[in-house]
Amino acid sequence: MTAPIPDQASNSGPMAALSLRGLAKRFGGKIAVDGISLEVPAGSFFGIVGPNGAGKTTTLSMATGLLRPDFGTAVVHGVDVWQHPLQAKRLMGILPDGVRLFDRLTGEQLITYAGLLRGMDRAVVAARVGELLAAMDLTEDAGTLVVDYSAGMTKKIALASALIHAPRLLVLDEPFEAVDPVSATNIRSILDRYVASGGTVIVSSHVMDLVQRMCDHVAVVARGRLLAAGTVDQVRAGASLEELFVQLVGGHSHTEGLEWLRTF
Ligand SMILES: Nc1ncnc2c1ncn2[C@@H]1O[C@H](COP(=O)(O)OP(=O)(O)OP(=O)(O)O)[C@@H](O)[C@H]1O
Repeated sequence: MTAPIPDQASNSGPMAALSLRGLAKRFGGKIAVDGISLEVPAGSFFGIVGPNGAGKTTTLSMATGLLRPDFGTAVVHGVDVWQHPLQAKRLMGILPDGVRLFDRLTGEQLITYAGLLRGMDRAVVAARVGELLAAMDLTEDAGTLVVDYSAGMTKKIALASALIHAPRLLVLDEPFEAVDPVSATNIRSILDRYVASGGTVIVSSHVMDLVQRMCDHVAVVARGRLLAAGTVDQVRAGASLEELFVQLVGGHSHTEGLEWLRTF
């Protein structure tokens, strides 16, 4: 059953899973996000790339209801995130950057908690928890406290917690960071199947090659602004995404100096 949509955004495309309009955020004197507008088509695998400090996490936090924007709107499948946060959050699964989890729970308890928090039926939660633990290759560690997990295991358990309620939109900040290649391949195939069945994935990443192979759409962000967005092929226009990225963002070389580093 689909929840009634309380607020159809008049200016977002009918197929937009996420529509950002003029999002802006300042921290003291620092403008972190400087008016970002972006359409993420439903059913797309959308990469957001940009250098360190570009404003990716700040943008995604505002888009998912974690950080209130100074200006602008974020609309998820027609629901305004800041006017109707509960309805909007029901549609989303979020893997935030620097996840702070209830790490005194075991992995199994944490995913279960995420499902129950979403108001899901206990039996459905139990069935999905087992499947998610297996998919993330964490069955053997199901009873270990999350505080004792490695960085990659923590990332995977957080991702499982974001998937349990089968959201329409997944927003994943650096989902592959610290994750081993076998687990990354598993996660990728889960996400590919999810997109093939109509879900939308937004990932932020620094790994251009991964984004080029995995995503069908991409946005390049730098200094709080959107520099390019579209299908990966449109944006890279025959070059590699990495070349295009360096060209757009500016490939500064600061390797002069540091002579002392060769004096050991
Ligand atoms: N809570 C905060 N207080 C002050 N400044 C902040 C805060 N959060 C982010 N910033 C600043 O805003 C800018 C954008 O940060 P953000 O974390 O959004 O970048 P990012 O693109 O996600 O970077 P990275 O790829 O390194 O994770 C940076 O200059 C950062 O220092």
